Amino acid sequence: MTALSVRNLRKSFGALQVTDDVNLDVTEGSLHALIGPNGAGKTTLIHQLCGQLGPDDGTVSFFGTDVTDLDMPHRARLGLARSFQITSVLPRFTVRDNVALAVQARSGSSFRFFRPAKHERALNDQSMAALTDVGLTDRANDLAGALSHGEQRQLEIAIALATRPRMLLLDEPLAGTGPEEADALVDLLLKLKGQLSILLVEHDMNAVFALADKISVLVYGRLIATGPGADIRRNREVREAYLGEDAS
Ligand SMILES: Nc1ncnc2c1ncn2[C@@H]1O[C@H](COP(=O)(O)OP(=O)(O)OP(=O)(O)O)[C@@H](O)[C@H]1O
Repeated sequence: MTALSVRNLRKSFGALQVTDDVNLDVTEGSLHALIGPNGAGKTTLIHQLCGQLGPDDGTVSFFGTDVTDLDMPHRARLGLARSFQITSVLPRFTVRDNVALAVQARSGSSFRFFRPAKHERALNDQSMAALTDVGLTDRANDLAGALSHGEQRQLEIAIALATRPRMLLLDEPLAGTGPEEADALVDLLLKLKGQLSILLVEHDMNAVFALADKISVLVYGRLIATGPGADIRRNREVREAYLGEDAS
């Protein structure tokens, strides 16, 4: 089944066509990478997929439901979760409470009723399950602000997982991480792969080619190729526009 289906999507900022007739299908359970040069429009496309930004034209369907006119909270409730390019954790909250807030948001309770997560067994169990998924259980009681950059990216993924999504939209999860942190995040994504559908925007080509079932290449808002990694490496237009002739 197709998890996410994008048809003839268009978006302009003034005279700049940032999304130019994009068609994209992400197969359920696959990890689909979206790559392209800086300013190609990858983040703008993610914003339109998660509902943060409306397209000028075209449609977005999620597991067969047309979600084009739904806002971000509504899409999140359907199971479409995103993590952010810029770190979005609350540094003065514990790691566990950062996840607990996401669990509470999903269950519909408000901040007014928020109490420390350790007092809420169900909340605690769900939060710890998400932290176990990303390998952060031993940091649960630490302040999120005390985590390394890579651990904060893991926490962001835990926050997204806590909403029990059917699909994750990940915008540059490896940005700013060191080699060991990047390896840990790649291992995490390998573990998640197959459990849910993932659309990954990433500049780290080693990670992209190691992880992706399919890769789509966006250049000046236009998708110039979609296919398995081996096909993308061989694609002449992709090599000229992005990967460079020395890609091997
Ligand atoms: N709100 C906005 N108003 C005007 N122009 C914008 C807006 N958001 C993005 N842009 C422009 O749209 C283009 C695409 O930006 P976008 O951030 O989507 O690219 P990207 O492929 O994600 O880049 P990067 O890889 O550097 O993160 C850029 O030229 C950017 O300056």
